[in-house]
Amino acid sequence: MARTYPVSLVLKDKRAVVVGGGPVAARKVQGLLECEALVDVVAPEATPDLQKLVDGERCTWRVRPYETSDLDEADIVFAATDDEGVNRRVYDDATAARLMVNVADRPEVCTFFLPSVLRRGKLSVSVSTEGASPLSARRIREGLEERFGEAYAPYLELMASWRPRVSDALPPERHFAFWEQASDGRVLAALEAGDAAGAEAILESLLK
Ligand SMILES: C[C@@]1(CC(=O)O)c2cc3[nH]c(cc4nc(cc5[nH]c(cc(n2)[C@H]1CCC(=O)O)[C@@](C)(CC(=O)O)[C@@H]5CCC(=O)O)C(CC(=O)O)=C4CCC(=O)O)c(CCC(=O)O)c3CC(=O)O
Ligand SMILES: NC(=O)C1=CN([C@@H]2O[C@H](COP(=O)(O)OP(=O)(O)OC[C@H]3O[C@@H](n4cnc5c(N)ncnc54)[C@H](O)[C@@H]3O)[C@@H](O)[C@H]2O)C=CC1
Repeated sequence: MARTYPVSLVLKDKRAVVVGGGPVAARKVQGLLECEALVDVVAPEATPDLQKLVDGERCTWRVRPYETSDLDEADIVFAATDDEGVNRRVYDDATAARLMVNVADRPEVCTFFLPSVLRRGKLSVSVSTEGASPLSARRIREGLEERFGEAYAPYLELMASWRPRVSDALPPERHFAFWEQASDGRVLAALEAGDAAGAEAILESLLK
C-alpha cells in the first residue's frame, strides 16, 4: 500500500453518511459530531449509545438497510456494517461518486483511516499505523497522554491570541525569533504551574 497523506479535516457542516449502527459506527458518529459535522446514520438497528446521539437535526437516523441514494448528499462516507457485501456496495457507490470512504472491515480499500487521537484543546496528536495494528495506535496514544498534559489547551489559546498582536507589534523579520522564544517551554511551564499572569508576562517581555 502507498503511504498515507496526513491531514486534519474541517468537517463543520459537512455531511457524513455512516452506514451501520453498531459500536464501530457509534464511535465514528461520536467523533464526527464532536467536529460539528452533520451525520446521517443508515441502519435497521442501532445501539442505545448511538441512538442517544440522534437528535433529528445534526444527527439523523434512517431506520432501514442501506440504499445507494443514501449517498446523494454525502461529503464523506463510512461503511461500518457487519455485512461484508453491504460494506463493499457502499465502497463501490462512494467510489463511483468520487467520495472519500472508510470501510471498517477492509483497510486495503479505505481512502482514509481514522487515527487514534490525543486532544488538548487545539492540539491534536494523531497516531496511525495505516491499518497494521489499530490497538497499537491506541496504546501509543495512551502513552502520549502523560507527555502532553492539560496545560497545552490554555497554552495554545494564549499562543493563538498573541498571533495578531505579534504581527502588529513586531516587523516580520522579528516574528520567528519571537515565536522561537515563546515556544521554548517557559510559557508552558508557567501555565502548568497555574500562573497565567506569569505566562502572559513572559510574552510581554519578548516584545521589547
Ligand atoms: C483500518 C482501520 C479502519 C478505520 O479507520 O476504522 C481499522 C480497522 C480495524 N480495526 C479493527 C479492530 C480494532 N480497532 C480498534 C480500535 C480503533 N481502530 C481505529 C482505527 C482503525 N481500525 C483504522 C486503522 C487505524 C490504524 O491502524 O492506525 C482507531 C485507531 C480509531 C477509531 O476507530 O476511531 C481505534 C482506536 C481509538 C482509540 O482508542 O484511541 C480496536 C481496539 C479497541 O477497540 O480499543 C480493535 C480490536 C483489536 C484489534 O483487532 O487490533 C479491525 C478488526 C475487526 C475484527 O477483527 O473483526 C479492523 C479491520 C481490519 O483490520 O481488517
Ligand atoms: N474499524 C474499526 O475500528 C473496527 C472495525 N470492526 C469491523 O467493523 C464492523 C462493524 O462492527 P460492529 O459495530 O461491532 O458491528 P455490529 O454487528 O455490532 O453492528 C453491525 C451494524 O450493521 C447494521 N447493518 C447490517 N446490515 C445493514 C445494512 N444492509 N444497511 C445498514 N446497516 C446494516 C446492523 O443493523 C448493525 O447496526 C465489523 O465488520 C467489524 O469486523 C470491528 C472493530 C473495530
